[in-house]
Amino acid sequence: MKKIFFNIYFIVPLIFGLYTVFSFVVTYRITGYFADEHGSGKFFFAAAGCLIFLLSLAIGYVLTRFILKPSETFIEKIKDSQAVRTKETIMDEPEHSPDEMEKFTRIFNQAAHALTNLDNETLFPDIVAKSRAMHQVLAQVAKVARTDATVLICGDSGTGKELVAGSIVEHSSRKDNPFITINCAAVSPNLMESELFGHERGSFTGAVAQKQGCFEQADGGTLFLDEIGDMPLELQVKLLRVLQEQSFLRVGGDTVIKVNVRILAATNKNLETMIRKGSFREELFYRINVFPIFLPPLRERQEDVEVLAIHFLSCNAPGKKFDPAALDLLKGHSWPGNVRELQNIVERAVVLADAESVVGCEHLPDLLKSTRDKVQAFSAGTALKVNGLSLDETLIEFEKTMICEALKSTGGVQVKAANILGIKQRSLWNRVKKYKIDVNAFR
Ligand SMILES: Nc1ncnc2c1ncn2[C@@H]1O[C@H](COP(=O)(O)OP(=O)(O)OP(=O)(O)O)[C@@H](O)[C@H]1O
Repeated sequence: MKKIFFNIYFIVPLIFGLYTVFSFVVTYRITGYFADEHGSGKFFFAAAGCLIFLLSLAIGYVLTRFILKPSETFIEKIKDSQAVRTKETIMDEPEHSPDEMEKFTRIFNQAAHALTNLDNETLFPDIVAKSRAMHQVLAQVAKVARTDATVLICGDSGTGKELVAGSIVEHSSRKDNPFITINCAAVSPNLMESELFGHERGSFTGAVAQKQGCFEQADGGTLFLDEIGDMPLELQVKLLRVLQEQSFLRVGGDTVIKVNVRILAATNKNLETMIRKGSFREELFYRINVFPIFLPPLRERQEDVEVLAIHFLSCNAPGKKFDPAALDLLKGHSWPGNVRELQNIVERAVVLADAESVVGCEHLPDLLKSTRDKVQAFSAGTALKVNGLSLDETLIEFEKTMICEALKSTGGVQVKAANILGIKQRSLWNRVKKYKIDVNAFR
């Protein structure tokens, strides 16, 4: 930058001077006609010209400095404050090694991450999260909550879909209006239509009085269609029409009812696969998939395990602590039942720890320990030799242990055990039968 100014200070007076010389020569030629024959007049003009030339250089320099100095000072100041980094200043600076740059980027990212975490903790006090993946989810939640957009929340069972739906409502303009939830998997298909749209008295056997459906109850507020993947096909068509028109008829009714309802939906199914198989309507999918949010399974966000475990422990038994070894055990598990499984295990541990102030490994299910032992055995390269079993036999043993532990932790309740294991109830039932596991033994 200094070089640029130096050049200007030099060039401008020079041009100024040359211009004066040029004027002098012209004047000399003109005035030459008036000089006497000895040329004394010429000499006088030449001497005056040199003087004028020197004077012009000086004046040019002073004027240029006078005009440009404030700009130079201003630019120098900015340069010093590092607010502007010109190409030249970058080159003047000592070069940063790639290590330093990497360190700087890492610290900057960590600071940004910490600030986002703080924001999210304030905005979503009920949602415990440390992983980047979950904080990205929360950023999406914060954005979409303020709108009236339809949201489709996808993720495995127990990942927190219902919790997220509640948070969306909490941060929406409809938070003081009704928030109605219907679990499409829990309502029998023949009752589903009446549950959603209501019915008139006498419209079917058992309809002893007129009844409002979820849509009417949620008018002005939000309707959460949980497990939408379990909605019967014929109702999907009706639902699509209602979502498009925001109006419907009660079962057995002939009056069109208009409502203003925001829709949130959730599923643990892959709706795109269901569309391909013909069990989910493509048009309905596009109608509800306006703003999709995907909740990653807990095994893909292991950083969350510890904070969640501590959170559930402090909710259930304030003042109790985890033994570090117990926390390690929790962190080493793959959590097929996601956050719900972790919550159940911590609740169970609290009961077992009773009056003890520390929750230790002995209060955690054997399932976690066997997972750890198996993983250790595998990493030591000894798994295939364990008890002389082959890989297939080891996997079967492992599967049996997991099922038994899940049944043990749920007191033999298969629906809950299937949830913990992250498999369908029917699938658990088939495996229980295949391995001849006595479910009653866990009751
Ligand atoms: N990030 C979290 N912080 C605190 N609690 C959580 C979190 N995620 C899930 N939970 C808790 O885990 C349990 C299961 O969550 P939720 O019911 O929202 O899961 P889901 O995905 O809707 O499950 P499903 O598909 O089986 O209905 C709830 O008790 C919920 O409060």
